[in-house]
This record gives sequence, C-alpha cells and structure tokens, in this order.
Amino acid sequence: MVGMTTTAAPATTTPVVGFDQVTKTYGSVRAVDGLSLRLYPGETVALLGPNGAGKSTTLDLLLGLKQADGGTVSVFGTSPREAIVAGRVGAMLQSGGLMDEVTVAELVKLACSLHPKPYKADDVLARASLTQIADRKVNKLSGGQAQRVRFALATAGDSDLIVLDEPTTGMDVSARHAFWATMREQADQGRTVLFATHYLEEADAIADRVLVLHRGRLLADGTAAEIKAKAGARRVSFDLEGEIDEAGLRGLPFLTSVDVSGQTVRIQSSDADATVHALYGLGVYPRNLEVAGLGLEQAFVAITEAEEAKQS
Ligand SMILES: Nc1ncnc2c1ncn2[C@@H]1O[C@H](COP(=O)(O)OP(=O)(O)OP(=O)(O)O)[C@@H](O)[C@H]1O
Repeated sequence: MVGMTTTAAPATTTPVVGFDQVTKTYGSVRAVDGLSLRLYPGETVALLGPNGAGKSTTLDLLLGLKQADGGTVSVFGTSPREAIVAGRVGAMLQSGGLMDEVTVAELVKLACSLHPKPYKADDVLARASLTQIADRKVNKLSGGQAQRVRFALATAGDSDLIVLDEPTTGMDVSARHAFWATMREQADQGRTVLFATHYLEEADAIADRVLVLHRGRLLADGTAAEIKAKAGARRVSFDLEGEIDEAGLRGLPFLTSVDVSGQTVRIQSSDADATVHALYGLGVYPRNLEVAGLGLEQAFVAITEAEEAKQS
C-alpha cells in the first residue's frame, strides 16, 4: 500500500473517523474486509474503487446505518450514532429519498430545525444555489437540482465531518464547480470532508488524500501524486511513418498496453526508458515522442487491474 498520507496528525489527536479491522458481509459477499483507517481534522479525502468495491457500505458503517460484523468504527472517538446525535456529522447519500410533497424551502427549514447547531435556512439555500427554486415542490426537481437539495440537507448545520456519496452525479458543470468551491470553503474552515466518487478528475483536483478500495480492502492510501507514482507506469506516444508492425510493437518489453490509431501509437510501460530503447532496436524511428506520467484515472485502473490479476 502507498505510504501514509502527508497529513501529519499527532498521535494524541482523536481521529475524526477510526476504522479498526472492520468487516461487513452480506451472505457470502465480503463487502468490507478487515478495513483499518484513520481520518484527521481538515482532511479532504476521496474514496475511490470500482463498482462493488465497498465504498457505500463503508460510508453506511461510518454513519451507523449498517452495523459491522467485526472490528470497531468510531467517529470523534464515540459511536457513529452518538456523533450524529451530537450534530457532528452531515451526510449526503447516493439514493437518499426526499420527501415529495414539500417545497425545497420547507425541506431545508425542517433539516435546519432538526440540527443541533443549525445554520439559517436562507443561507443554506443560497449556498446550495437553491434560492431561485426554493418554492418548487421537491418532486418537480431535475436530477441535478435534487442533488443540490441533498447537499443543502448535508450542510444544514455546523457539522465537523461531511460525508458525501457520489455527490456530483447528475450535476452540470457549473453546479459541480459551485459545489466543490463550497466544499473547499468547508475544508478550509477545518472540517473533514470524505467523498466517494467515480469522477477521478474530481478526486485529483479536490482531495488531499485518496483511498483506493478494492473488494472491501484498502489498496492504496496517499496523495493523488503518491497513487500515480505507485502505479509506476508511464504513457509513451509517438508517430510512425509507413506500415506499422503492430505485432512487433506488442513484443516490446515492459508494455502494459498498446493502442494504434492511424499513424499514432500510444503505449503504457512500466519502464519507459527500456521500452523506447527497444523500439529503436526494432528499426523504427518514432517521431513526436512524448513520455508522461499516468493520470489518476489510469493509475487507478493500473492498480486495480494489477490486483485483479494477482487474485485470479
Ligand atoms: N444490502 C445488500 N445485500 C447484499 N449485498 C450487498 C448489499 N449491499 C451491497 N452489497 C454487495 O456488497 C458489495 C459492496 O457494495 P457497495 O455498494 O458497498 O459498493 P460500492 O463500492 O459503493 O459500489 P458502486 O460503485 O457500484 O456504488 C457489492 O458486491 C454489493 O453487491
């Protein structure tokens, strides 16, 4: 696993979230498998993983919506339930149903009235860009607008931990930007933000720590840069003239993938220097040669595929 996060937390600091050897099974499926992790104040943490990796189950355990079969889950040193009752946790869940027959403003006011440390409803509406549609019935909202209402409910009061399960699904580009700008403000004020996402570019841009889950286990834990470095591979692209000997290219050492499109070749290699050296050995002369590190998305695919290969 990638080395621990760069966030230096003193050993005496009570973690915001503590998972200690946590396991959760559904029948024969181990959704969470001996998971241990600690989150500290002020961290913005992205939880990544392929479908079925256990992200939602992890968040449900953390919110006390599901009980672990083994291990312990603590939030601010107490049980999830106690932390939630104390108003320390705001959450936005993937499939959280919204009451239908009420207006956006009524629903947000209700959430504020239930929060132990509420914000003013008008401020919550404004922050989620809902003021214009405050009088609209919740069942008349578009998918992206409904997401913004869920976001408003998660930020109805002054919580220290904000948990978001795929928060920007369905939001358009400007709604996403506004959403993450607000989340940055929340983190800058010392709150911990934990979000599960399939948008790796969001994780790369927003998170200062990235957790990669796979089959309920933590495969990597570090900054986005550390995760990219862990994948090790590099992208090499170049143009060739004339007929391209694809079979020859596929025989190059250290390759993890080859893609030929027209006269352009894109490869991934775990040792780009050796691969390029061998390329010249084939007697071909690459033009416009570029070597670059992996993006977070490619690194994520490389790490999870390598794990799949190990297990199969
Ligand atoms: N209530 C349930 N009953 C049975 N199996 C479940 C239940 N909830 C989740 N699972 C299984 O547990 C595993 C982890 O599911 P989970 O929803 O936590 O993954 P995820 O990483 O959030 O996936 P996705 O990215 O698709 O949302 C999957 O194999 C899933 O099928």
